[in-house]
Amino acid sequence: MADAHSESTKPTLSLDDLRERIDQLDSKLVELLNDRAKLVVEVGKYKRGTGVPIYAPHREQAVLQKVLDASRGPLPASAIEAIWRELMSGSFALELPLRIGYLGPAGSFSHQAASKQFGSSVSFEDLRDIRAVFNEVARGHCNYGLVPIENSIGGGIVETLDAFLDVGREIEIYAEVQIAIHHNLLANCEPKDVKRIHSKPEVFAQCRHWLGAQYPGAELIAAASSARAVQTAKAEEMLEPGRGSAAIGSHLAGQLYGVNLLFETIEDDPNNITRFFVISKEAAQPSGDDKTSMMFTTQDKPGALVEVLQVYERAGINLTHIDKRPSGRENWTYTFFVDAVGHREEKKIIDAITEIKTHCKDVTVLGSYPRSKRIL
Ligand SMILES: O=C(O)C(=O)C[C@]1(C(=O)O)C=C[C@@H](O)C=C1
Repeated sequence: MADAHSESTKPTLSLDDLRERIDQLDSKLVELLNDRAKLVVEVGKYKRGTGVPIYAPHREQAVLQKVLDASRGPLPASAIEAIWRELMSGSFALELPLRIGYLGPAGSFSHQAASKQFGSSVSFEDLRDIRAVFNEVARGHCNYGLVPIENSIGGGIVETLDAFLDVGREIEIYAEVQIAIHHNLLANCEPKDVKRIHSKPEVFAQCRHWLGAQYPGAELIAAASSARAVQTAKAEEMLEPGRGSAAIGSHLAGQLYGVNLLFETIEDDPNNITRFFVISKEAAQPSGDDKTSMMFTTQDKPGALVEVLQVYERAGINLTHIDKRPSGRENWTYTFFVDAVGHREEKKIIDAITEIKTHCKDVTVLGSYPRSKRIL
């Protein structure tokens, strides 16, 4: 790919000529985009007429892969992907406006994941807790919901697993989204004046070394969410200038609440990723590279879990995630959550589930969905 920053070749056209060429291409581009949009309007009529779900993650993966394969640069793949995600977000507005629920307040990492996945042409609803995201999707108030399931450093998200235990039978996992989590120090005072830092305790733990080196004497104050912490830091500095209030949160929270970015990517491990599920009342179609999530409660006998795991082993099914929670029915009985590679319409998954049922008190398939290939 040509190096866009290479100085060795001088531009062949004047600046005015270059801009005129850009204007001409923009006119063609907007015409092409609207030609695409006219086809999307037809897809919308088809979908509304037949009840086919509006959001099609398997198709989005295929569209993204095609355009990335077709691109010869110099535009980076990340820019192509961001443009097409926003294009497909525009398609929702043409087909059927979508409402997406997430764990608020606005500026949370769930909000960031929802914005990256669904773009800016959908409406978002910030909800007070993870259970509310499940409830709003189950009662049809939100078309889709975004819930965190696992962080690469902190592990499984207990509230989400427990919500699946309670209402997992009414909800389908529809897509998987991974986002890189970067922490930032935000404040409306000078860096040297920071004395109090608000955030979630888990966030402080993820930035421990950086905080120890940069702000060993600062008071660390626990907040319910990092977005709430940014709101508090802003309010404190407004009420009492010079108090030195800061927060650790997302870029988005800083922009939304008008708090300046002092330092970015302050986490100790830059490879910090959170996996989210998009939940829905509809089932997702196979994409050719899918995962199936299920939960099961084993029988109360020695080796019950081993028997289940051996079913996957014999079938050659790869498990990418396993977690457990107390079943909520009887003390010391557990419900296990697994993500298996394959779609529930594939024969080997159907056969494995049939056999697993003979070893368990109950088995619930929580959904099959395209395996997320990119970290947003
Ligand atoms: O192909 C579809 O099903 C569409 O609705 C079109 C489209 C797109 O713009 O390409 C838009 C939204 C879907 O999630 C997937 C693709």
